Amino acid sequence: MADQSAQAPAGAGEVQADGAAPTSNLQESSYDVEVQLSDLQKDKEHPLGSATTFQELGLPHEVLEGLNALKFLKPSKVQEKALPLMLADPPRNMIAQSQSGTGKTAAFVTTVLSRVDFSQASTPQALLLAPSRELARQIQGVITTIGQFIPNLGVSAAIPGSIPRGGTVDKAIVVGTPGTVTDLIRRRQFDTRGLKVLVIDEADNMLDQQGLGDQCSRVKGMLPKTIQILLFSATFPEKVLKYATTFAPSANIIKLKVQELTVKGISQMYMDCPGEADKYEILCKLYGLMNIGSSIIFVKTRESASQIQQSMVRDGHKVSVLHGAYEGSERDALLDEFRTGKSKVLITTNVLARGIDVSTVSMVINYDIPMKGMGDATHDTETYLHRIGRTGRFGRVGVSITFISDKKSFTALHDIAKDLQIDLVALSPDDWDETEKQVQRVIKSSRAQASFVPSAAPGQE
Ligand SMILES: Nc1ncnc2c1ncn2[C@@H]1O[C@H](COP(=O)(O)OP(=O)(O)OP(=O)(O)O)[C@@H](O)[C@H]1O
Repeated sequence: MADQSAQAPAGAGEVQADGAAPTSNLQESSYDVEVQLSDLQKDKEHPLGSATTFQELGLPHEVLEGLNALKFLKPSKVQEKALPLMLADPPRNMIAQSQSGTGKTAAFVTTVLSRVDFSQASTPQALLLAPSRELARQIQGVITTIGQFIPNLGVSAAIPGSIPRGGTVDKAIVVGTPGTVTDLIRRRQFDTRGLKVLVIDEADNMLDQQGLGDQCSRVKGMLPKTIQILLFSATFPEKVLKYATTFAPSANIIKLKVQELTVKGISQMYMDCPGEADKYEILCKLYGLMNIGSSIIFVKTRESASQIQQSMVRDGHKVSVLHGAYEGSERDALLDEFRTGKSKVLITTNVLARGIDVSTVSMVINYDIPMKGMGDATHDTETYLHRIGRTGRFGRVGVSITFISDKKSFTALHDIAKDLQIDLVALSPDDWDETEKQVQRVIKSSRAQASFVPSAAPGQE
């Protein structure tokens, strides 16, 4: 059985996508919630636990003020372990693995903010790369929030459409996607000579030769040779980790054991659907549960994402869809609506599988099980972990439900469970009362915790 133990929600909510998006729910912090979180953070073995305070880590006072404003009471384990190593002089490379939702972003953002010399505010000094525009914007938002007390703080987004031809990158910190960053450097719009730190988030995906590996190597080839390289992810398959150690030579390495990969607050369940054709009907039956918090439904292709969304809307449900076929500005608006709770059920593809931090997500549905390789030859354990990690952020609880409908999907889920050394809870499409009860037990407990919150942002509840 998957661990059903309910845990406390986090002490602070997600950070908005950028300065413009009205999405801060930082007021989520409340006395009750903090007390529960601090209980978790006292346990040094817990991924959120630590023995030190941010004050003891020797951070610049403006950065400490920023962390304090976010009500980050104590560092999580990865923050406690990685920060002193990343901030030591002379700078050394870092490869850091930590479970989804455990504060990797704040760890590297704090490092960047501590390393950059803001008296040289128009010289790019730190470059952060992410696999999607959504994640790049989110990281930009975290920098702006933690760095809010730093005079001259400036962050350029290097995502499609953000910097016009002829314009230049003139901020100390640059966050972007590898393709756009490559173009900007090649067109001499981005002078990389002053760069001191390179952060690659979701690094296993970014360095994978099947994925964005070529683009990231090309970017690295255009940067100063002495740059400090920081690689972060919740997953580092052995093969990629080996390559990562050549990409970031002599790095300090923080790695998880297999048994540590899953987040205990996420109740992992599966639904044995009679056949592929029944999945849609079962999804619609689950709709009532999806609205208790917010939910993300992952499907394999953009086409099926749009089709399922249209069918659900026709059937009277309120569901939005986001995938790579949409224009950048539409994507930004769709995600902002989801963050603020204006839309509560989002159908998407793997474009949102990694990194996206929306604290209200209490349910993730794998409508299509994640597969990889030519012709979807094999199960994709890493993508499974990242997808379900969109819920259960920083001590919150959540549910993931993976649909299986045939031998191939059954075998894939079996292999994922074996890789992760976990058992999943079976849900039955024939005993709907019991299914609802099982899911509600978890989701309602997360809602009960959230209802301690006195002043959640409008639409969050
Ligand atoms: N020390 C802290 N105290 C309280 N909340 C924190 C702390 N550090 C981070 N958080 C919050 O925890 C949430 C998850 O953090 P973050 O998005 O950095 O996770 P992550 O490890 O990068 O996850 P993923 O693997 O999904 O990318 C965020 O909403 C963040 O604001």
